[in-house]
Amino acid sequence: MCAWYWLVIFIHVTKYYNQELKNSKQKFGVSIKWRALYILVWRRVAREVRNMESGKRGFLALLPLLLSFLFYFDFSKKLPSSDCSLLPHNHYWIASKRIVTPNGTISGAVEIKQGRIISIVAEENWHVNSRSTAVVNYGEAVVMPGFIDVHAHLDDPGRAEWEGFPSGTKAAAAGGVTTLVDMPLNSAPSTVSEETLKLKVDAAEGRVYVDVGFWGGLVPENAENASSLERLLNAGVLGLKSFMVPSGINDFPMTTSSHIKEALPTLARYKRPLLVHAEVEVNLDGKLEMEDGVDNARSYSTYLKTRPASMEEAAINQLITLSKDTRAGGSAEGAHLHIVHLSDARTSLNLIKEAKQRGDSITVETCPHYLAFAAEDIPDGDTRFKCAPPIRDAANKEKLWDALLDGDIDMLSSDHSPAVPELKLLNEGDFLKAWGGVSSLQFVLPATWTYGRKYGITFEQLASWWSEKPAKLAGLTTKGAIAVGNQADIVVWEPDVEFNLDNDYPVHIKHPSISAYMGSRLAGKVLSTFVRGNLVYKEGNHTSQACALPILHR
Ligand SMILES: NC(=O)N[C@H]1NC(=O)NC1=O
Ligand SMILES: [Zn+2]
Ligand SMILES: [Zn+2]
Repeated sequence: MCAWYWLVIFIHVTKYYNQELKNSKQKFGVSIKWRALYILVWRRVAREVRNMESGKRGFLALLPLLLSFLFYFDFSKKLPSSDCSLLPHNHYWIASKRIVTPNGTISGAVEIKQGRIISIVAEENWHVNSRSTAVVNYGEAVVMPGFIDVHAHLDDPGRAEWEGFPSGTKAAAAGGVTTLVDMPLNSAPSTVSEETLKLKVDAAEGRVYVDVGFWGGLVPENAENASSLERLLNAGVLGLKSFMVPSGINDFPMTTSSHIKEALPTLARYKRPLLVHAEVEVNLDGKLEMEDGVDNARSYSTYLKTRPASMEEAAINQLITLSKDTRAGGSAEGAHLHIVHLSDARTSLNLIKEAKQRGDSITVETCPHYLAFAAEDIPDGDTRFKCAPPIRDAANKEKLWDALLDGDIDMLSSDHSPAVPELKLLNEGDFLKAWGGVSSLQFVLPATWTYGRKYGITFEQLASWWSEKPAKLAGLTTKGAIAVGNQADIVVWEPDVEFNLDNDYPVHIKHPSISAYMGSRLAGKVLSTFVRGNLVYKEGNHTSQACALPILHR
């Protein structure tokens, strides 16, 4: 009799333990409590039964078995409300008339259990017993895979006054971004070694509202030292990032194309990508002489002249010489080059297209600010728009849209690169001295939608540019699509709802005053954001605990 009880307890507790281990650590904490309670109760029952007359024992022996089955199948459905999710269920359905899946947009429901998507059902085949399983019905709102932003500078640790893991990931959640990949520079120290990656992971632990992966920095020191690069890759960075011009950060020196060439075989062995800030110094032939003296530094066109398209073109020319080796059978097969934040839609883009046609393993991203703004519209002194490479003319912007719609630009990213407002020199408005970087993390979904609507962009395209392709680049095999087996990273949003980004709007990035989007009217309001099944953001509110996770390459 006693053995019966212990066997049942053992099987179910082990099963529960395994399920919970796969889940977030907070739920694991809950399960420890439940496991302890479970064991105590059944020990007590076992003792009582042993003291009973034998006639009653038979029936009572079945009782724990029955209840254990309930535990096994049903108990996990309704966990008590936890601080990790604004929804007190870990088995539920999300229903909507517009669910964006890799097989098109359907009306139906997505079943989520223990943080994973376990089924996707079209409306006509959906027969759920809503008394036993919770249903969250979003009506006409769009249910899409959560955005994956492969290019964000969270500056934590070391410059958390610029941004930080809590503020940056709250902004991400409020904007429908469910995974960020953090850039290796602007935090202090830069993420260029196993040790500095550990500082990042420690700083992120327990402080992130969306999942965060990390790019490591490729700098001359580790480019010339294969074993230190290997240690950084072994420590779990999702890939590397390097600059071909000075980065503006002292402990993140630039790499030349020979550094990159040297690192590619190591990246090939590890099958991880190298992301490159593709601008190189070119001879500006006196173009920089100011016609009207220093006052001109308040004009965006002055800044634009300091970073002409030829800087991007020259860098990309060097890169596509190296990307030849990434082809099938090449010496760096398995490595991949990814050009970040492309601004030049003319020659640079053609060079990338040609390299792709030849079979090189190369991709390119651009950012919403290059698709939303044009250089000639930027007001004098408005350094919120300063970034590198710069925002170019309106005709270039049209070409960027064409390239995105044609698939020549693979994906989008924010390049959220904030600083403290003092460094933006908003009062002086000096474009040459101000910090270069656009703050946009919370607004990338509405910005892409607002400026893309007139080009007829579809929800499927949004999902490809912001989820599917970024997931592939970062090697996130269980993210990036609403598909069975994937983690339940989901954004729910209303495409037709417009809002003013004014001082009353709840902005979560650390310094709203430096964001180029403040003051604009945008369409596309995020209602809910789910990260691995946890409802981390709902209509202006975040969970009380930051239960998302740092992601390391496995
Ligand atoms: N250091 C840094 O974040 N630089 C970024 N800012 C920007 O505008 N372009 C960049 O590469
Ligand atoms: Zn850059
Ligand atoms: Zn950047």
